[in-house]
Amino acid sequence: MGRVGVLLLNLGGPEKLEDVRPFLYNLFADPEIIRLPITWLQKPLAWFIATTRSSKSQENYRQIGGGSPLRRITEEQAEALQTDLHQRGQDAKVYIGMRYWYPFTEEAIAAIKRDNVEQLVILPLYPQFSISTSGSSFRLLQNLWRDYPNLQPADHTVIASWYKRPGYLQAMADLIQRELTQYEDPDSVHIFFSAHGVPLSYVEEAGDPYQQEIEECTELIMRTVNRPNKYTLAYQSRVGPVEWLRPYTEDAIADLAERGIERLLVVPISFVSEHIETLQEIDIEYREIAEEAGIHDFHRVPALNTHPVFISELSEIVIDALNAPSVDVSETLRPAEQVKIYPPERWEWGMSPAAEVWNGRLAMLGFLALMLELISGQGPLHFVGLL
Ligand SMILES: C=CC1=C(C)c2cc3[nH]c(cc4nc(cc5[nH]c(cc1n2)c(C)c5CCC(=O)O)C(CCC(=O)O)=C4C)c(C)c3C=C
Ligand SMILES: [Fe+2]
Ligand SMILES: [Fe+2]
Repeated sequence: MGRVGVLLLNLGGPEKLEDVRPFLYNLFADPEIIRLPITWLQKPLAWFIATTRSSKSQENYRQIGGGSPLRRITEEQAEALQTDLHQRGQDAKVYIGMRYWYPFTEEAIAAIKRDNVEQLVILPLYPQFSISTSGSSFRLLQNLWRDYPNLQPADHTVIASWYKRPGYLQAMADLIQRELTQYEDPDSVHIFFSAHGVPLSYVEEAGDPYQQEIEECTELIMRTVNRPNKYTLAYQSRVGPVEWLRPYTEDAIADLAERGIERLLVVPISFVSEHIETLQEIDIEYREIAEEAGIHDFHRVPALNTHPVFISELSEIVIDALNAPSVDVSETLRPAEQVKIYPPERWEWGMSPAAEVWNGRLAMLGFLALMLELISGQGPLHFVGLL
């Protein structure tokens, strides 16, 4: 048997303030994040949103020290996993492939080829599957291997999601228990699960299993915690004008405050590392909202990072995958034409005269709006909240 490799997939984050704009460009140029009716407008619009959003986003990164800690933490996780696998007699090499920043997935695939990896386990660092996260990375691999078939390891297998794994649930429960024991009256603490949101259409139109997996995951964690505490699930980090999964975190906080709840323990659940949404959005923005609403006691559990129970579960996921039949990336994805994300079907590119006319009008409208915004700094795109 040839060399064994593990490819950890993650989002990536800007390491310096100068990286923010090109990072945002990569993100918004991804059709799994925003899908436009007019394909050729994807890149100009990505450039436009990235350019106009970057100062706001930079300010957030400035508040957490000028960059994302994601690369450092992911490297620590990769090293801990590799050591743990070696201790179990599994001589695997662990690679990191980020979707929107360094080290890019393409670099990882090149290194995997160079090292002659023959058996590859593809493990996203997202516990739950979403079209916009793991799905986007799988799509990238599928396209890469379609264009360069010789880069594909002979034997490779994909893990779509792993939120039901006992070690993951145990590690999450452990983090919650540890925080709860700091309170005099732990049972009075309201546990607040905050998941990263996605647009509602992902779930309702494209069939993203994300919401179902998040809901089941919170129930499983609460069962593992095995305490009588009340809990809530809400969705954070909404961007853009469309409707996202509800309830929104800020609304749920206001609701709880109104009901007289004074102690909140926030648990971020869609991501396993500290990142801008925990360090800035929860710790700074949501804390402020909570305190203004009268919740004087606002705590957050840390992210898993290199929690030993979590890392050892990752090893078990890898070992189980090596001993099971392979799963190809294509099996975790719907065919591209079936994924309807943005916008509703009637706007799709088509050969009908009506569609052509509308595409032309939309393009002109979009271009005009863009010019207006660029000249005035204010306009419809500000109005709908995209910027
Ligand atoms: C499971 C986690 C995540 C989902 C689902 C997700 C969907 C999603 N995100 C955006 C837009 C942005 N995301 C940004 C940063 C970001 N997103 C996640 C995770 C999920 N995103 C993480 C961990 C990070 C931060 C990485 C870091 O630097 O620490 C950003 C940039 C930051 C900002 O300007 O606010 C944007 C924009 C969409 C549109 C989306 C679903 C369609
Ligand atoms: Fe995001
Ligand atoms: Fe955010």
